[in-house]
Amino acid sequence: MPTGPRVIAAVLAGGVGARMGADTPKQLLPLEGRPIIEHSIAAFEACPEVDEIVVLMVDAYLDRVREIVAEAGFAKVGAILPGGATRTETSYAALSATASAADTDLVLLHDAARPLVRAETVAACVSALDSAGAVGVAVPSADTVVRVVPGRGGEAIADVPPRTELRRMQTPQGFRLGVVRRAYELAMADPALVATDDCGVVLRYLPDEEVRIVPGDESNIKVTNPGDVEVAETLLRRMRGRAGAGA
Ligand SMILES: Nc1ccn([C@@H]2O[C@H](COP(=O)(O)OP(=O)(O)OP(=O)(O)O)[C@@H](O)[C@H]2O)c(=O)n1
Ligand SMILES: C[C@](O)(CO)[C@H](O)COP(=O)(O)O
Repeated sequence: MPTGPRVIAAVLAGGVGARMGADTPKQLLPLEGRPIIEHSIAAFEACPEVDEIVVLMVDAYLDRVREIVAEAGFAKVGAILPGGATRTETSYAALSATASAADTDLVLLHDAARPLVRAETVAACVSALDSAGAVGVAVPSADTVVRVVPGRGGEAIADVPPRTELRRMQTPQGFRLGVVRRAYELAMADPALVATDDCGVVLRYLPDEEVRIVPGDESNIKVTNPGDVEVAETLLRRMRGRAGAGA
């Protein structure tokens, strides 16, 4: 029987959460009684499109993640590995962990700090990878976004890009493995590498590769600053309320 490509989700949790300023990395903070990272892993565990999950965690907390995975009974988690010093290095470590997969298989790179990702969004990413080598989840910007430069008395506006052309990137960001492997090979050899997301790495190092946008949703927030856990709890309750009303 013909089978499709294998889909591997990588949950990136190698960050220390400096902006959150908590005693532990923010992905271990409780969100309605369960660690944020548990929600993020659970989202992929529940997706029928996903075959396997790899978790990349801050070295000192690997045992804590092993406990979380064992207690939750996540059957798809195949590896729990140390992250890197930057998000980009953690993404690269995730790709190294998929070495036995084929170039035609798919990888979804997801921030552990986005615990509210919906199953529909994951499914849309996987589906877009039927006809694209790289896809990123994004939402329109409600605000006008400007580019700034140093001015005489502080920052000054250099440019106001048309808002209709702007999107705010979220995760997951999904790739055919052959595409993202090639991009990262070039990126990691570049001493001037600066990246804030994985689609940006593909766009920069493989400029001929179209990076497709998949519509995300506003509730897929990245827990980043103090107060964001409370916002995520409110959104989670609202999402559950909607799901309950639709049931
Ligand atoms: N070295 C790193 C840095 C970040 N991340 C992950 O990338 C996601 C988005 O990064 P961010 O929100 O910046 O997390 P932190 O780096 O932990 O936050 P901060 O910048 O405030 O320290 C998070 O799930 C984070 O754990 C990672 O896997 N490895
Ligand atoms: C990948 C990302 O979540 C897309 O918005 C974001 O760029 C991560 O940035 P961070 O500085 O690591 O939070």
